[in-house]
Amino acid sequence: MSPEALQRIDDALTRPAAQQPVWPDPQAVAGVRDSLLSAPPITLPSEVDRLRRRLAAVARGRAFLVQGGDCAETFASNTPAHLGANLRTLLRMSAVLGHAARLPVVKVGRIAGQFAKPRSKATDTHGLPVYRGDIVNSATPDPRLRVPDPDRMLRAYANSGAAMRFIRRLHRCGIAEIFTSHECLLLDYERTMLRPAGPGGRLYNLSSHFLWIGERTRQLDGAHIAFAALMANPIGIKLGPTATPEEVVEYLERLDPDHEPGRVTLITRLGHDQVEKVLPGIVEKVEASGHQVVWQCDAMHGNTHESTTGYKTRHFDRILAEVRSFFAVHRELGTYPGGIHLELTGEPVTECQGGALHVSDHDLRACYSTACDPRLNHRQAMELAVRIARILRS
Ligand SMILES: O=C[C@H](O)[C@H](O)COP(=O)(O)O
Ligand SMILES: C=C(OP(=O)(O)O)C(=O)O
Ligand SMILES: [Mn+2]
Repeated sequence: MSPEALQRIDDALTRPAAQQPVWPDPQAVAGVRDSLLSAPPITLPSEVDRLRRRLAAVARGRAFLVQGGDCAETFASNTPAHLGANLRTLLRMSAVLGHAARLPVVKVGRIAGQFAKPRSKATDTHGLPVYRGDIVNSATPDPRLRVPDPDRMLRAYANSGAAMRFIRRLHRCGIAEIFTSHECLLLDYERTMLRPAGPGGRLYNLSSHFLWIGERTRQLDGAHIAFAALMANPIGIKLGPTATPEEVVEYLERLDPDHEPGRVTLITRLGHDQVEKVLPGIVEKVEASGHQVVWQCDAMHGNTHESTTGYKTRHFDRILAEVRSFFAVHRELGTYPGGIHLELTGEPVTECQGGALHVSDHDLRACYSTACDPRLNHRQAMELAVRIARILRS
């Protein structure tokens, strides 16, 4: 890598970075980073470029984006059965939605690298340091296993590569074109996957195809936004209800200086009762700025609550309500609602309430296995797809 590129990376990473673990042994982290810097990356620049073209089509209203998967992948669940089940659900939803929209569907999994989690609190209910994803520490409530362990970055890399090989096999069999994505959160890992490519030597983050900046790390002058600005990959930004139109346009000035259609996906996750209040102002200001973004609705993260039985959950009706309001606002303003972003699994979990099987507060305990946030199960995801298909047709 050129000295200029290294300097630009260092400049970005000297900014304040939220949600990073405090590693007990900085030298061990440096050792892991060196190993990863010389390792073959997970994805290829040509694949990232293909996704850039696909997302440009979404931004122009010529394709629809379906993104979904686990909230948090785990090493233990990185099995053909689990990966296959999640991909099957994603593909079936995409088939329903593509048919309804009469458009090609760009399919992106939260997969092959979704191992880092931002958290609301530093400690959990046992008073232990919180679980931050398998790439950092263990979900097991044992103080020793909650200490951030840099070797986990090597395991995350190996697991991502294995999942990527599994996905590529589907691609080679001609079953489907599926892209990967995860939150660009753990900077000690993400920085090691930057590789210069192409005539201009642009930096590709080859830990994945698509990366997004989360709600808790989107500080305008923070390290995550500056780091994302260096990457050639398409970038998502999660926008919660406190996002202001001015702030959003400032993200676009920094992340999309060349006005590349689809370079940025604005992933609104506002909460079912906030969309009509917050989204119109953002859409109007972004449209006036001339940046051609992908508008995507994350119908999960603004709709989380605790059940009377003590489980973190989301109700199907609120998830659907957020999607409905998202489509309604875009229709009203004449902009294109480009896609959806969901936490889901093909496994028969009971983590979200409602749906045709009426999962209740008391049903949640039957099969609640998520490592972080509640996911739609296969039936709930398909039911949601059918309901969204009706909106697309109307
Ligand atoms: O996936 C998103 C966040 O990591 C998650 O919602 C935070 O969860 P917490 O509020 O339980 O920390
Ligand atoms: C952390 C996540 O979401 P958000 O940043 O929108 O809260 C997520 O997508 O799992
Ligand atoms: Mn989540």
